[in-house]
Amino acid sequence: MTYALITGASKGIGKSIAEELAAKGKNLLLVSRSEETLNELRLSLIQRYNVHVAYLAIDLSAAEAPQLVSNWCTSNNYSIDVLVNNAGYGLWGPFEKVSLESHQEMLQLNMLTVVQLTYALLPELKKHASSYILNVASTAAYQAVPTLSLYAASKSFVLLFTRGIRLELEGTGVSVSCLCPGPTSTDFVTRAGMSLAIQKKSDTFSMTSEAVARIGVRGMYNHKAEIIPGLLNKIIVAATAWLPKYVTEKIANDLYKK
Ligand SMILES: NC(=O)C1=CN([C@@H]2O[C@H](COP(=O)(O)OP(=O)(O)OC[C@H]3O[C@@H](n4cnc5c(N)ncnc54)[C@H](OP(=O)(O)O)[C@@H]3O)[C@@H](O)[C@H]2O)C=CC1
Ligand SMILES: CC(=O)[C@H](N)C(=O)O
Repeated sequence: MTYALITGASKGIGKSIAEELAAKGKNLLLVSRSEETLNELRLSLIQRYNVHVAYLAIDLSAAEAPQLVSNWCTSNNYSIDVLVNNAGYGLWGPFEKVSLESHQEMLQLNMLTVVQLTYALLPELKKHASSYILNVASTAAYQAVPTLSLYAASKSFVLLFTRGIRLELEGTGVSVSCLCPGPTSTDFVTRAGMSLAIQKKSDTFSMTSEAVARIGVRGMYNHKAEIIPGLLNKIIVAATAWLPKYVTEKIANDLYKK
């Protein structure tokens, strides 16, 4: 019996990925902070899809958390052939107006937890003929986003890290993909502290988390390097490749400024 481990599985894109995989008969290991929400989701998934589901409630922004997750998997003999590094968030506002401690906590989750969990679970993933890593970045990975400067930088890190280990792991049976959603209707904007005006703007272009998850899971199993859900998001990412950086950054600045 093999499992997919999903971080940030209690809501949003991670929950939708859990639903998508459970619907395909995949057993799941759900990881996030909210124990009650995770247990409710566990019971619902078992009842609806007749899959095995376990959860671990843990704050993944703690430096020791990835190793604790790995220890949990080992002590329960969970055989893992899918790892979804999804948990993450943004902090909206001018760089200097957010505390350094808050910046560092976000960077831990968005970047270091992805690295540490991947490092800890890679030996397990390599035991299987076919296994998958799906790292969740963002369309923000492709350009600077003023007022989300560190968030966008953290997602660029995830994108390049993912593409790098994808090539390193060629031929090992471990397929590595990067999911880069654009605006998606989740708690992201609330957690980021975005103004209502920006939330309204973001909603205009938002996709549902279900659609993002469906496209993301399909791309993962199709061994895609980068998965950009939605035609508009694909066009925006393509534009960042040929428009001058100052143009796309100005657009992003106007979109996200207070
Ligand atoms: N929504 C969007 O517009 C976009 C989102 N993304 C990315 O998608 C990913 C998922 O975000 P999204 O679903 O939108 O956001 P949500 O805020 O809706 O969900 C975030 C998930 O991560 C979990 N989480 C947050 N902090 C921690 C923590 N410290 N430890 C463990 N789990 C944590 C939350 O669970 P809990 O609170 O229970 O801990 C929740 O399950 C993120 O990496 C985000 O950057 C990328 C592009 C666009
Ligand atoms: C900048 C972001 O990642 C944001 N979540 C979005 O894409 O709307």
